[in-house]
Amino acid sequence: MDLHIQGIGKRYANVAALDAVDLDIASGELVALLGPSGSGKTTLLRVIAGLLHPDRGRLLFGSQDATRLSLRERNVGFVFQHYALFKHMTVAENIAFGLRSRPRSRRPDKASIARRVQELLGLIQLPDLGGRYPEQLSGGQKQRVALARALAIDPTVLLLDEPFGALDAKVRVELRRWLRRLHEQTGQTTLFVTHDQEEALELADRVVVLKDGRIEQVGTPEQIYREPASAYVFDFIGRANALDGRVDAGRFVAEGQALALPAEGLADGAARLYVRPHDLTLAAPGEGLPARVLSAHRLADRITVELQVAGQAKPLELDLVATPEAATPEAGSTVGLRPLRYRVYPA
Ligand SMILES: Nc1ncnc2c1ncn2[C@@H]1O[C@H](COP(=O)(O)OP(=O)(O)OP(=O)(O)O)[C@@H](O)[C@H]1O
Repeated sequence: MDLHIQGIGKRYANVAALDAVDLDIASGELVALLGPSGSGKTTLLRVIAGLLHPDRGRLLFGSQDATRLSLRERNVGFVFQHYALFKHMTVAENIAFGLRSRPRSRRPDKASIARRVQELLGLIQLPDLGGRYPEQLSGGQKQRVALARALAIDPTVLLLDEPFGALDAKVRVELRRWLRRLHEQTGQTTLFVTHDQEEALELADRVVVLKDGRIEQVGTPEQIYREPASAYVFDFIGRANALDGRVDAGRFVAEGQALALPAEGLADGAARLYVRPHDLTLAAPGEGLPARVLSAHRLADRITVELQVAGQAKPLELDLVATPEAATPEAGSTVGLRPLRYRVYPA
């Protein structure tokens, strides 16, 4: 089912947790809501779930105005970071809960519920664990059961609030790949909250970047990573170097430096160039932007070089692939820098 979020606003005292948010989600999409703490991700998810009423705007599920519908009427599936499964119920009973607690007129018969539970246990790859209790499961297994439980009711939309946030890094990576495959199988419209950019970029069809209750950018992971719409998005999405300078007649120049790069479409004035450490390369001696090597560290398969450019407030980082023959630049030496891929934003 399509979801349309139109002009949604929610204030707490003097904080705009959401400020006129517009977003259309197509049926079957897996969308990540990405942003730092306090950017409004959870508030937006709770508004969609019906756990929280917005001050302004409306919400459409397909063509139906859902703004005033209750949680139950919306038929959404919800999984939280710390989703408490019912401890006194088995896995199978937990999964069946949403169907069993329906009013008699809409409740499937016992055999149908049992079939659905078995089908979901298969889907979450725990076909034999229906008889276990939650305390007999690992953290990752519990979250999979929570997901099956949310899916049991055939929700209009599945809402996941940092579902893997409490798990350790390795399990997290496994589970998000698993969730991606599961989504490909079910085609379930899904909204996923995370503050982890890697998780968002790896998992989602589209990523929504939030800042202070507003949408900063919506795009495919590729667009968000390659064409961040603002310095904020660039910075949030990965490691970033910033270089102060100015735009002059369609070129970015670092003041008083040997750097002049195309920056089309930008008005003249103070600007900042952003470049990722692996997109910064060493130029031939005497070429590029001169920088002094502060330090160099080998870490697994890369060498990270810390560099100071004269007149810049902050040092830059450059990543080299640590092949056996790669020379580590010496601290104190001067090198030339050349950004390969970069973005320029008004300062
Ligand atoms: N019940 C509340 N009362 C007052 N302020 C609130 C309440 N809930 C949220 N806020 C504020 O609204 C803003 C958005 O909060 P929200 O929880 O949506 O952010 P978030 O992006 O989900 O953050 P996190 O990643 O930390 O969960 C924050 O400034 C927060 O302090």
